[in-house]
Formats: sequence, structure tokens, C-alpha cells
Amino acid sequence: MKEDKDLRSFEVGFVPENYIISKKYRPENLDIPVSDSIPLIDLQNTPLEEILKASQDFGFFQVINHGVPEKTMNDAMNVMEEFFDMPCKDESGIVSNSKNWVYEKSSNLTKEGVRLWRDNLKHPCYPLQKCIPLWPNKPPTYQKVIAAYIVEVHKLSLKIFEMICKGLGLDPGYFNDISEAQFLVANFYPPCPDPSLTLGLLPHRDPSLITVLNQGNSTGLQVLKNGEWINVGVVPNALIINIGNQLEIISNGKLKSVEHRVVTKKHEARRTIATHVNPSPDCIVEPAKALVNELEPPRYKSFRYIDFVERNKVFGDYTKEYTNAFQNVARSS
Ligand SMILES: O=C(O)CCC(=O)C(=O)O
Ligand SMILES: [Fe+2]
Repeated sequence: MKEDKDLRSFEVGFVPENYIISKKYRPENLDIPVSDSIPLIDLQNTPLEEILKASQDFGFFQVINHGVPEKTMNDAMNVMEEFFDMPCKDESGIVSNSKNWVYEKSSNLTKEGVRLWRDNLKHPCYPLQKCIPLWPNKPPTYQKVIAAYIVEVHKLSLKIFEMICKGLGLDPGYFNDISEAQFLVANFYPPCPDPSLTLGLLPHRDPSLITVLNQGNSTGLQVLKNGEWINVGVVPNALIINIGNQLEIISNGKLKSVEHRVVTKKHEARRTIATHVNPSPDCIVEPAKALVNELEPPRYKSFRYIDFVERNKVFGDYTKEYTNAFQNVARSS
């Protein structure tokens, strides 16, 4: 793979040695059939119990009738496809005050020192109006289309938080002020000549409260359940929701943040837009007071979210730049 060329350099007949993932992470059993066993939930019916059960048993569920218009979802996927397909992107998208997005080619090493079979774009979305002009401006509709998508995803996340609050017994607005710091992560996973040797994304838990994932029509996401990787099937126009580790903490361990990864496909690309709904940087994250008592003492210590981000290098090599930019944008609002 020529690392200095555009995405078409993925069109290779074999996996270059430096993309072969260590045995520890290498996927096995890629032939297991696609399972749609993460729960599918119709949001129209205010399904409190289903959401709670799915969040406890799987940490993952798909939602339909979620209120995000199909057109908004498709427009966002299409503009992202255009972005990733542009032959010349600014690849030095280092986070700064003037340009707060990061575009990482697959040739970048991860924290674990491996190369992933994906290209990746990420940027903050909060406060939204301040962030929009700092996002990529090519394709020319990028800012408008993604802003419209983020507004809808925000509404959806509030709906989900409201149900989780009711289910757990928290004030209905518990998350309103602490869940606004959305962070967008878009991925392009090209076809791979030998999916058994690579990964699109290493096993991880999300550093968010919840993550809302638009996976279009592609498979590749796997979720760990009872020590086995299960494939997440495609449901037209559905969105995937998963519990991040910050919500696991706030729920005092009642809801589970579960490991997941992305495998590659021989003949199919995968394109996704994940919106990580995060606590704001200065938010103190701790088990909700209403959920702890003598019988159920807090299982986690409290911390400031930004300290967690820095300590765990949540955004890899760009963590410091990211947190600075985030705080500067937030303070100037
Ligand atoms: O691209 C995907 O399917 C998964 C993305 C993901 O897990 C993440 O952004 O945390
Ligand atoms: Fe994730």
C-alpha cells in the first residue's frame, strides 16, 4: 500500500505486512452468520423496559421510528462519502482554533502501535454554531448537511436519555445539561484482500455517554457477548445506540458499556458516522446520587470528564490539541 497516495491506494491484492494485526487482535471465525441479535427497538412505543434490558444485557440496541428523517441520514452519509472520496484532502487537519478537525489516514499508527484498515475524520460539534465554520468546507455542502444531521441526532439522544432516566428512576432532565458535547467520528473502511489479517477498529468501549451510529447498509460491526463476537445486522433506516463508559459510571454499573470492533470485508466497503454524545469537558462524572445508598455504594470514583480524556488519551496523539481546542471554543461561547 502506498502511504502517500489517496484512498485508491487501498486497491491492493494483498495485505501489506505493516497492516497485519498482531495475533492477539486478529479476527477469527469470520464465517459465522450475521446475527441480528442485538435488540431492535421501536421508539414510537416509549419502550422503557426494552431499552433498559438491552442496555444491561448487550450495551447495544438498534432503533427504528427514531425521528431522524431518512433524508437527513442519507444526506449525511452521501456528503461523507464525497469527503472520503476526494483525492486531495488536507491531511494535516491538526486540531487548532481555526480548524478543529482531524483527518487520519489508515497509515497512522494507533495507540497500540497497529495500523487500522480505515480512514477516519473526527471533529467536535459543541457548541454547534461555533463549530460549524471550523469543519471541513469541502464538499461545499459539508457544513450545512452535517449540522442538520447533528441537530437531529441531538434530539434523538435527548429522547433516549429521557427514557433511560425514567427507567433508572432519575430526574427526567438529568442529562440535559451534561450531554451536549457531541463529537463526530466518521469512518471509511475499504474492501480488504484478507479480512482475517486486519481490523477496521480494535476492540474498545466508547468514552461517551451514548453513541449513535449510522452504518448505512453495511455490516462489519461486532459486539462482544458472553465472550463471543456477534455480528450486527443491517436494518434499513435504523440507528445503532450503544452505552458508553460514562453512562455506565453514572448508572453505577446498572447499564453496560460493551466492547465492540469493526471487521473488514473482502468485497464491500463500510462507511459509518458515529456521534459520540459526551459529557461536557468540565462535567464531574460520578454515579448518580439517586442510585447509590448503603446497600448499593458507589462503584466508581468521581472525576472531571476532561481529566479522564487526557489520562486515557481518548483521542490518541491528538488528545492534547483536541482538549485545548474544545475548551477554547467552549469558553468563547
Ligand atoms: O464505525 C463503526 O462501525 C464503529 C465506530 C465506533 O465504534 C466508534 O466510533 O466508537
Ligand atoms: Fe465505538
